[in-house]
Amino acid sequence: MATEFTFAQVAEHDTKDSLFVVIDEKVYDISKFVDEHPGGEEVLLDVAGTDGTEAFEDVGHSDEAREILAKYLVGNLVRGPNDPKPAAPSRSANSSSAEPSSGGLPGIVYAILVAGIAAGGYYYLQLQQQQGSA
Ligand code: HEM
Repeated sequence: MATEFTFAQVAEHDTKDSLFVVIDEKVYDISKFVDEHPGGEEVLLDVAGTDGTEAFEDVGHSDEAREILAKYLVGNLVRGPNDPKPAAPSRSANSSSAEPSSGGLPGIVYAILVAGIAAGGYYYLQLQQQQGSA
């Protein structure tokens, strides 16, 4: 079984000597990579012990960068109820996630809306008829 880390555990590794970062819900120990990073050590220290998904994706890292990253995988992140929400899924993660078909609304909300509009329309017609016959 893969090792699991909580955010609190990841946050303990926020120094150059022990530098963990979360990317796409996975935990990486990039301590040995800090000095080699073409983008410099400063940006890595900025995200040390935190979720660096957005920072990593914003740069548009190459596939090679992702391969390097894979070498430093140490486990999966487990989020507690009080932990921050995951960052927006990266392009590597969202390729298979289907959008809901009803324009972003969950099906049940959509169904209730449609039923409500239909009932309202029906009620309105009844009212018109009553007024017409009075
Ligand atoms: C966490 C693991 C990371 C790995 C393994 C990694 C790896 C790499 C690699 C291999 C490059 C060379 C260009 C490329 O192949 O895309 C690169 C460039 C760069 N990285 Fe990262 N990176 C990481 C995190 C970050 C983070 C969190 C930032 C934050 C902003 C960042 C900022 C940059 C920048 C600005 C460059 C461009 C440097 C230049 O071309 O002058 N990197 N990175």
